[in-house]
Amino acid sequence: MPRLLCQRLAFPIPIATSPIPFPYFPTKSLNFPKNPTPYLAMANPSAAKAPITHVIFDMDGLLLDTEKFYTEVQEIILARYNKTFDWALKAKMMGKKAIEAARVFVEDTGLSDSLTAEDFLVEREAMLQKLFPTSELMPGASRLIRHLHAKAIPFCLATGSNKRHFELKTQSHHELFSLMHHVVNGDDPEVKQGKPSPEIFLAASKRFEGGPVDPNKCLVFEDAPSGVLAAKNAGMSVVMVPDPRLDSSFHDAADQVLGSLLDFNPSDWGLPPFDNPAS
Ligand SMILES: O=P(O)(O)OC[C@H](O)CO
Ligand SMILES: [Mg+2]
Repeated sequence: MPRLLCQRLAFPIPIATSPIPFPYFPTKSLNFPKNPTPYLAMANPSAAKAPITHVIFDMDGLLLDTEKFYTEVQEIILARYNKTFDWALKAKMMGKKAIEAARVFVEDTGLSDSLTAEDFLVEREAMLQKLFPTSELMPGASRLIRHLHAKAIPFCLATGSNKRHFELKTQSHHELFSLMHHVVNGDDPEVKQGKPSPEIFLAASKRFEGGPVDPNKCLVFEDAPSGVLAAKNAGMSVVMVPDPRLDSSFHDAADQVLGSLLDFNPSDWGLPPFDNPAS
């Protein structure tokens, strides 16, 4: 398996050459449904990787530095119950639709007798609404989006965030996010189940011009384990840009792992190179 030396992480990162066996179930419990519906990949897993023609971006933690807001608010709520928040719980919640993440939160913290998932969402909402408008871009996000736009590579957004939260988080970045061909939110009617279900990425692939796009030709960018699994379950390739505090065992399912979008080399995926790679 070729190994890409990744500058920032300063250790070799394998690029998966052989497809992950499908249906793919995580090696670690990611709070998968009790009797998981096998998410059979839509693409033939043995097919040679087609060149990438379309890109699908995740948003929270990948394009916007917003996961820290969820952590901050959840720590405040847990402190009321003399409990602490940790990255094992964070790994299970991130990327999910709000109500699905809330269920994980109250169950895993043992609070379900004193706090319902719905009440948890109400409690955190006011605090999040103050924080979301201050959302900043992750390093490399603007450069990559503008590069793909300049080279006429179709790209879109598929985020677990609902439409209201999306608007709050992007209100200072309208011009950049307006470059997206389309946006699929976590509360989209076509998205019945959140990541790691492939639904949101399959819905996103359908809404491109001439869609649905062959999943083999789609490259997903994600930060969360659930998002990486969702991309693989959709039969797509996925570049993971994880928070350094996330346990590295959650990197296994990704086709490539980077320390930052600044480390992404479009040529690795047959996409047009940056005009000025050092920028
Ligand atoms: O943009 P996503 O899919 O990472 O959504 C994030 C969730 O709403 C919070 O983890
Ligand atoms: Mg994310």
